Amino acid sequence: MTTQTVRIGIAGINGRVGRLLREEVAASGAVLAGGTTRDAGPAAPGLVATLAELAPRCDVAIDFTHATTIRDHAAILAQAGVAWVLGTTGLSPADQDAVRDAARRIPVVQAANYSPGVTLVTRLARQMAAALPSGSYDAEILEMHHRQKVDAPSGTALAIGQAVADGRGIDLAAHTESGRTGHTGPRGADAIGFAVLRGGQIVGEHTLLFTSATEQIALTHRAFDRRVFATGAVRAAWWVRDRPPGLYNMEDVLGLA
Ligand SMILES: NC(=O)C1=CN([C@@H]2O[C@H](COP(=O)(O)OP(=O)(O)OC[C@H]3O[C@@H](n4cnc5c(N)ncnc54)[C@H](OP(=O)(O)O)[C@@H]3O)[C@@H](O)[C@H]2O)C=CC1
Ligand SMILES: O=C(O)C1=N[C@H](C(=O)O)C[C@H](O)C1
Repeated sequence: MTTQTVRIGIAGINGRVGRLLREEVAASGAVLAGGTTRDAGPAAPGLVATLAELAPRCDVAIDFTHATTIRDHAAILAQAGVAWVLGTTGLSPADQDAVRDAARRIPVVQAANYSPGVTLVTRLARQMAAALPSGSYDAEILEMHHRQKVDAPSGTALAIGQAVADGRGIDLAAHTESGRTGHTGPRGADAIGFAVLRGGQIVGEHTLLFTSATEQIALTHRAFDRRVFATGAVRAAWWVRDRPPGLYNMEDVLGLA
């Protein structure tokens, strides 16, 4: 049965993305069920300290917090039967297992980047990698973000790297070259390289380069405004509210899968 509205809770409501989510949830016509902040006090109606307190009021929780919350949030939302739109990056393999476990019981949309542009770039990356053989074209990913970002490489850079690995039918972890310094030796023939820059208030920039001996192809995405992530996540929340349990991504939400 399709419901007419959706009650959305925001984990990390006072964060950089959380503050925009608050506006975008209201603008979408959804009910803002409240949000989590560790600073919640009596002067902040609707705000609570933990997702366990917020979940009973929600149909969907949008979560842009910190990787340390993942396993708790997975357990809480699976137990409460609340759908999860997960934007947090920097997950460990064990965190990712917890997300997969939760997705057996609730619908989960997980995307390292909720912008339509990056969703397309990631799709193109897979197709280009399949068409451009690694013996001839070296794949390297450059990402730039604001000085406050705590994880590296960005979730988006890793997702683009995964798409390149998928396109070439190789394992990403076994072919990653990241943080080169000193006497590195030559680049691995099938390597997927990552370079990371941090500074100022860069919202998020990603470039995938395929470089051969005779030419270079560059695929660049620049986010000018964080709101692009918030509108994408709210779109995902409306999309996921009546889905069966499963792990979905932004290609599913945009109908590209
Ligand atoms: N998928 C996507 O499209 C995007 C993903 N991101 C990712 O989203 C996450 C948040 O980014 P951003 O909004 O810039 O970060 P901020 O640091 O601005 O906000 C994160 C919020 O999460 C809360 N938080 C932090 N640590 C904890 C914790 N241990 N327990 C509970 N709450 C916590 C904080 O709330 P308080 O201090 O109020 O408790 C904080 O306000 C990052 O992982 C980032 O990489 C960012 C942009 C786009
Ligand atoms: O922390 C950020 O700001 C961003 N994080 C996401 C990531 O790690 O890819 C998405 C976006 O680039 C902004």
